[in-house]
Amino acid sequence: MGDKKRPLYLPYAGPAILEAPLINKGTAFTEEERIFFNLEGLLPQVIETIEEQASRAYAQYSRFDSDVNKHIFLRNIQDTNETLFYRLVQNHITEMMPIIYTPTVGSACEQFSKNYRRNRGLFISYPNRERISDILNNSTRHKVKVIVITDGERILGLGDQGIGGMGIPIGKLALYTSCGGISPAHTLPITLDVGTDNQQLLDDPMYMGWRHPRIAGDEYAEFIEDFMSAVKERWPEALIQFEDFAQKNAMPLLERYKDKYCCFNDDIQGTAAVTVGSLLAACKAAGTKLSEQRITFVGAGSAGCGIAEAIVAQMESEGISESEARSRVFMVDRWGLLLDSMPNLLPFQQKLAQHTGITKDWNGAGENVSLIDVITHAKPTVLIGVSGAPGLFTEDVIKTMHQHCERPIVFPLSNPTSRVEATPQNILKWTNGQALVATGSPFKPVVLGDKTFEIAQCNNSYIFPGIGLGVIAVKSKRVTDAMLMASSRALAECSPLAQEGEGQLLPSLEKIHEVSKKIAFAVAKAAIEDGVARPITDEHILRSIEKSFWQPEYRSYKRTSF
Ligand SMILES: O=C([O-])CC(=O)C(=O)O
Ligand SMILES: [Mg+2]
Repeated sequence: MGDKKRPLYLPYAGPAILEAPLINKGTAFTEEERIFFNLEGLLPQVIETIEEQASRAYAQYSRFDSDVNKHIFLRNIQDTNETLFYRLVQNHITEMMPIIYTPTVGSACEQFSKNYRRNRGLFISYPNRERISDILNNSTRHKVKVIVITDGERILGLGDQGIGGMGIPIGKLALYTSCGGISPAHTLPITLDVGTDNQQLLDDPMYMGWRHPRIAGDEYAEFIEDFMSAVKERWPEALIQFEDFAQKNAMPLLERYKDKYCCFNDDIQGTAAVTVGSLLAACKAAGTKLSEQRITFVGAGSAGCGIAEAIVAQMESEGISESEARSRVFMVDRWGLLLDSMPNLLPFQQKLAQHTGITKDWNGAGENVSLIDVITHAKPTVLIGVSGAPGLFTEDVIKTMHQHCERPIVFPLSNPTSRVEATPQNILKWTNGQALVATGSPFKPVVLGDKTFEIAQCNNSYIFPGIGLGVIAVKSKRVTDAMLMASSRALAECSPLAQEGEGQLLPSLEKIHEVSKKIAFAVAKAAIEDGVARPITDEHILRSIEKSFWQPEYRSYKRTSF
């Protein structure tokens, strides 16, 4: 706390201060500061508060019609005055989150080269692989605590976006700050430019990345290895979040690095944690347990299988055996239900495949067991979509599910909005308002007759800011499964529906600071119990969380003596 009140000593003066987004205050520089730092005449006469600046910026923002233009406008404020950017977002979090993050960030990635304005974060290109350490040293951030990296190969459900993927690390880190209180000075977005296989980008004269097909195999693995060890050397305590890697790389990279570095994969583990948290809340509200549900997934990639494994672990912790837990989970991908007789299953899919024998009474289901066969015969109570394929939850699928289950839980989680498996409006219409729906992208409330249904956003954004805050609070050396499970339970405890029996499944974004701090506390405690952080008292953890929680307020500046 005291830290924020202390002045910051700056070693330089003049216009350079107005060009440094972490330091710039624009018209909020005081008269004394303007004199000391040679800023007189560089700004209009008026001296404004951050609130006055924020209201002007909001009025300007409101004049843009399209979401992408709003995004560009906000990114420009972020690149010129970060404190103002975060104050503005804090004042309008519910309105602006879909603009700086999903779904608009998806369009921002697709149009990245077209809309490019100025530098942010680091691009590490394969042709520069000999100089990774130098590149890290070129960063404008010196005390980095959280890094989000992507190689842009699977951006949301939009596929390979090459370096356009940079929008994602920038957006995720904006949420680390606005939802999890991590100072922007401690965050660094990184894009590994290993080429692109997106022909449209390769053919686009505007494309700003390395114009080359993606490198793969050993070359790719060595490049990532060099990057990881260079980061470790430069910022040994930094948390590294893997984001939007293609399925073929996501799980192998996680397996390779999770016990070696402080890192996690947000799409696999963050999405799993928020989904388990949301399911726990839904079960508690319904007076049931997760281990009593039968769950069908559409999409058996690394994200789907990651959620499924987290569900199995939670079910076991409720007292059922592993095999009983696995028998309750049905993974469906484009070839149908995963069965253990299928050739070519990926290692992480094998453990989640059902015994082929179970379908013998599923009249005529045969080899390729379709989603509707699974719904008809396995009678799931929970349906989760992580397919990236819009429209897979058809009217037939949802209505058949509803025949066997009075209050189906349906989570179409694919992002952005254009990839959703079914809209909340349709799911609620097809179930006469009986389904409990949560989506990956934000949706407006659904009105059906005289009832209004709020739609929870089951997005990893509820989880990763709190994980980062918890990791930083106790300087955790790893992100363990127990820490992730603790984050799910802490989130479920914040559910208004679970707590009060009514209201939203997930807390509103207005409460996100409180939620992130609760998650951070649970994560920090689990880190200590797992032996990956030094033991400190609960009181000390709470103090550490408060102390590291950054607020968008200007600090006073003094000059260092020369
Ligand atoms: O970014 C989001 O909204 C959630 C996410 O990680 C993804 O869809 O890849
Ligand atoms: Mg992602």
